[in-house]
Amino acid sequence: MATDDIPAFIGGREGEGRRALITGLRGFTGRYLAQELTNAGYRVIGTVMPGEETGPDIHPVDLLDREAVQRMVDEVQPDVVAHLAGIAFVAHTNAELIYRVNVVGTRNLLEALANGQHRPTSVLLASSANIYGNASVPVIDENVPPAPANDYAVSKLAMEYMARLWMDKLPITIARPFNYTGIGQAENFLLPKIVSHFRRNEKRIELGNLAIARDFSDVRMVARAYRRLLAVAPGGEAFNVCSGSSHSLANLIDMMSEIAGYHIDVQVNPAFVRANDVLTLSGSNSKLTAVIGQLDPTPLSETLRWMYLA
Ligand SMILES: Nc1nc2c(ncn2[C@@H]2O[C@H](COP(=O)(O)OP(=O)(O)O[C@H]3O[C@H](CO)[C@@H](O)[C@H](O)[C@@H]3O)[C@@H](O)[C@H]2O)c(=O)[nH]1
Repeated sequence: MATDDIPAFIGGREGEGRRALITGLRGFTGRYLAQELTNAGYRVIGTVMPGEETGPDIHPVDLLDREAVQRMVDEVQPDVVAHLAGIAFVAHTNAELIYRVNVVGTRNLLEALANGQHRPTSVLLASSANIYGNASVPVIDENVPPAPANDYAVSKLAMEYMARLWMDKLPITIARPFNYTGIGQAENFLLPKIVSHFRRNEKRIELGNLAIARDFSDVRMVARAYRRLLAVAPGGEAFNVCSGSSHSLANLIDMMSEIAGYHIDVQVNPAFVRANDVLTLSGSNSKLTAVIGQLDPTPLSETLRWMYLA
């Protein structure tokens, strides 16, 4: 996109006077997106799981409780919705819960929104690049056929297909984020685990499959992308959300060694090796940037330094 074509909302206050609902407000991404949307002028209203700490504009609601979801939606009457609540850890061991939360939970939300008096102008669903599985092309764009290789990926693809049934009633955008990281991500994910080992000055780390590569973004870039998608995405489309550059695990360890100033001994612990792993995920963000403008991805080494020094 040429510079003079940059969408007007960039740096703007497009959320002024509008209500944004974030499901999973206190999750890793939810906290960053809340900040991003607040900065753009939205009044941010969020859901948390019952039992979590509440506050003004925070609704404790289990997305599996259909009636509670309807009550929440009727009360909030959101102008835009970012649905982030769900199971995000690919190696989660409870397959039944993965499907219930990611598919049925999403369905409950869409049904409530479609039933509501006030129709949102945009509903963003967080799917996953994991749906592409072990694709045979080096760089994955949105035309690559999905080939999910594990329950998590199947649940996200099922969510996408289910969402299509609601697209005549709601302006739904599917985001397919590739990997991303930042301060606050749980340590069962690869990068926070590596960073925390270096922060603790440990000389040895046990990992699972070492032959992997991922396209990592900074969570703040992902929040920016989601905000812009909420403002301009046409509805009915899926977008990869990624930086466009991929790193092998060896490369990630080298980067962290350089930041921390020492080498770490990497050993394989079979307990961390996944049976149905996706080995390489490297994405094209051309479709995304054509719609929302350039994202100026933060170099991964800067994101890692930010996490290391936190
Ligand atoms: N977590 C973890 N992963 C390891 C380890 N050792 C090797 N890996 C490998 O490192 C890769 C990245 O693992 P995660 O950080 O757990 O992320 P993911 O499985 O790629 O899933 C993330 O990205 C998806 C989008 O591509 C997201 O949809 C998902 O929610 C999550 O954020 C996987 O291939 C995993 O097998 C380890 O000790 N821990």
